[in-house]
Amino acid sequence: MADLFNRPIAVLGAGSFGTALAILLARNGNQTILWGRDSAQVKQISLNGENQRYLPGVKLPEKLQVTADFNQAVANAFDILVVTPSYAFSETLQQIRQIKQKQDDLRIIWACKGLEPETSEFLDTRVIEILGENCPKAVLSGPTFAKELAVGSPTAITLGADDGNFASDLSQRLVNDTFRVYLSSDLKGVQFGGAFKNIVAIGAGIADGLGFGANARTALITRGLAEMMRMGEKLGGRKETFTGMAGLGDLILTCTDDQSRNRRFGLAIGKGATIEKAANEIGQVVEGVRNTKEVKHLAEMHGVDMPICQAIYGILYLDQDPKQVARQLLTRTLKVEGD
Ligand SMILES: NC(=O)C1=CN([C@@H]2O[C@H](COP(=O)(O)OP(=O)(O)OC[C@H]3O[C@@H](n4cnc5c(N)ncnc54)[C@H](OP(=O)(O)O)[C@@H]3O)[C@@H](O)[C@H]2O)C=CC1
Ligand SMILES: O=C(CO)COP(=O)(O)O
Repeated sequence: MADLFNRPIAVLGAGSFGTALAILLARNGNQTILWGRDSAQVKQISLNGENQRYLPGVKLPEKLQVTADFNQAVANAFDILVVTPSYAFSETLQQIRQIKQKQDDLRIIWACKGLEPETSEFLDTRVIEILGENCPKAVLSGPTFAKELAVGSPTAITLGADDGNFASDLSQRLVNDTFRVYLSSDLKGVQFGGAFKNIVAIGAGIADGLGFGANARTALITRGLAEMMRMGEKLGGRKETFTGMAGLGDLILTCTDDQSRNRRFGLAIGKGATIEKAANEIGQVVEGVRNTKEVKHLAEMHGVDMPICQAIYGILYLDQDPKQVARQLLTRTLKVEGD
């Protein structure tokens, strides 16, 4: 165990969640290095012992190293945790590959919630394409607001992994008496849950922004879960994943709590803001905007009915009126529950 904790883990992406996970890992005794792309910001983080832009009010453990030097972060890392927005995942893997060309002991974990833009590929597919079949892969997903995690509020998450040793090592690195992981081998389900819940959170925000009540929000969560399962199982995901932390757990969290940026983005749209204004006001990544396009593409490819995704797509990409879209959703042909 001491050996594992002395083997460096690099966290790539010094936004809210990368910083929170790096804090957790360093507090747990892992030799941790956090990389951010903006050298001025990294300098500030080092000087203040705090990421004031993305995680104000939380002090970094002294042992947590912070750098803007990608090579320094990656070259000696035994495990690499990528926490950039999903759209930057592939370019980050390409950069890793340039540095780790000759090493076959590379292990990759990511906490990004999304798919590859344009192609809608799963991120584990991108790992295989860029780093090869043999690279052990893991993904973290579930109801985890960065700030609550960073201050040590009780939190549970799903850790999906395709390699038993890697899953075991990561569990040891991550867990403590306030942070718990549930293990899964269902990488596809864990990833799909994380991407799709962002879309429903935008929908719940729009509904609340329009002044609808708890009934509408709850209907969206419930039918959002049905839609997640319909598409997710088609993609190879398992039912228990979608009723677990990375599915229902994250749906409830982000559809009901205003810490969610996807929900807040939806709230602003529901109140009449333009997409640009809503996104600018958040000032952090709102993955659901891209996820809506990515998942709509998947639905079309696989011929799966996804009315909530379609509705959000209409609002975000076709300039449809949110109230009209809600009416269309409600007046669709009646269905049998479970279909
Ligand atoms: N925040 C949360 O509570 C949670 C977030 N997640 C997921 O984690 C991922 C990261 O989100 P989060 O940390 O919240 O996002 P933030 O918006 O808080 O931070 C994004 C970070 O990524 C950096 N970044 C942006 N583009 C690139 C790039 N091309 N290459 C390298 N770094 C880049 C930004 O740098 P810069 O400042 O220079 O723009 C910033 O440091 C998302 O997929 C999100 O869904 C998952 C669970 C919880
Ligand atoms: O995924 C999250 C919590 O689990 C964070 O949600 P937002 O990206 O909507 O803020």
